[in-house]
Order: sequence, then structure tokens, then C-alpha cells
Amino acid sequence: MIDCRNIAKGKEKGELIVSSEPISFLGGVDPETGIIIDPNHELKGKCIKDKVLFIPGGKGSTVGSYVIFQMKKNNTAPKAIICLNAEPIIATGAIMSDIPMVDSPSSTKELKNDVLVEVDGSGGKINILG
Ligand SMILES: C/C(=C\C(=O)O)CCOP(=O)(O)O
Repeated sequence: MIDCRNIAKGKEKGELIVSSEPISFLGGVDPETGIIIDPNHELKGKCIKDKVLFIPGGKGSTVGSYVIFQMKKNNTAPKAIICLNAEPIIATGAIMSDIPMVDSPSSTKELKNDVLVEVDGSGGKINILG
């Protein structure tokens, strides 16, 4: 179990998709599919739908919050979000879209691609399931 700061309430399970780079949701992610479309991003072509997204944080336009909300409506959103350091764009998007979110994990060594985790955005914890 990894202690975190709780940002957006709720609890969801999913497989991790990890990036060392921040993501701009406006222009960087296709809300129709959940695929990363930023040509310069390390996750270009990868789909974040139904994944647990682990990123350093967000960047870019504040409209990114609404892109996250649109993704939730389209069923293309991540199940949960983990950030190293939450910032207002992604935190607002997660809160208004009911996507569990935490930041400031006490350890990141187990947070690797494809690991199944449960994010508890209410209690501020990540459980490693396998
Ligand atoms: C509200 C904005 C644009 C719109 O309505 O489409 C401005 C967003 O400003 P940023 O500097 O990109 O956050």
C-alpha cells in the first residue's frame, strides 16, 4: 500500500499506464478515443481509456479540465489518475468527472506499466494488486 494525498474521491481498479512527461489534455489527447495524439509525447498512439494514468502532472490549456470531463461522458477516460504533483487543470477535471485521483505517492518503485492497482481517492492510498 502506498500513501498519497487524496485529490478526487472514489475508488477504482485498473492497469497502470505510466509517463515521465506531463500531458496536455487539450490537443494532446483525442477525447473520442482516449488515444494520446501529441506527436512529441512518449505515449503517442497509446490509449488511456480505462487505465490508471500515472504522470508527473498536467500542462497546457485550462480547457484540459473540460476535455477530461468530455472523455468521461464518452467512456474514454482513465479509470483513475495518479500524479507526482497535482495541478489545477487535472485536479479540476478529475473532481468534476468523478475520476478518483491522488498525488504525492510515498513510493513510486512499484508503479510500472501494466501493474494492476486500486486507487483510493477518498482515503489517499494506492493498493498494488498484481
Ligand atoms: C476559456 C478559454 C478558451 C475557450 O473558451 O475556448 C481560454 C483558455 O485559456 P488557456 O490559457 O488556454 O488556459
